[in-house]
Amino acid sequence: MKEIKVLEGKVVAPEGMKVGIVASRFNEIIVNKLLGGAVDGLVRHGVEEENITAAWVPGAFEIPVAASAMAKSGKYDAIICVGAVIRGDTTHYDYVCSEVSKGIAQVGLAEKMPVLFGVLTTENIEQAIARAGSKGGNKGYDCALSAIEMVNLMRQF
Ligand SMILES: Nc1c(NC[C@H](O)[C@H](O)[C@H](O)CO)[nH]c(=O)[nH]c1=O
Ligand SMILES: CC(=O)[C@@H](O)COP(=O)(O)O
Repeated sequence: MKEIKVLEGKVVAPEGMKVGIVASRFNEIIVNKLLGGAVDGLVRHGVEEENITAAWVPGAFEIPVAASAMAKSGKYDAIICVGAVIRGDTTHYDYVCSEVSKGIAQVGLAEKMPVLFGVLTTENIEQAIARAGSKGGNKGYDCALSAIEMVNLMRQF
């Protein structure tokens, strides 16, 4: 059988890789852990600390507009979005989650660059804690590695 060409991105940051992070302040105790995980993942895999810029927004609903502005600036190779949306007593959760996920995806498509979805959408605080640096891992760290992989992959197209 003929050998096919396979493209994939290595999880080693290219020289000078610049990353923007948008973090939402709602549930800050959780999001701080996600932000720390993202920075840790980036630095451990070769991104220089001076090449990482974080921006805080009030809540997850504001992430897409900030991610869009960061992406349009042309200053970054990838954008990582971190937040924590935890269900309350009303349907507000559903609307926030829906618009945040769609909004973040649209930024990546519009700007043709990696925009990572690191927003926790959980039923309760326990689920969020588990995914912000305890038994469920750290979604911010995971997004950091995916950002590096995607930057390397997209440079091959
Ligand atoms: N309930 C949560 C929110 N709600 C706030 C919205 O994200 C937004 O800031 C507000 O509606 C004003 O536009 N945000 C979170 O990040 N997490 C939540 O659990
Ligand atoms: C995700 C939310 O917006 C939610 O935490 C708001 O809480 P509630 O639905 O009780 O107003």
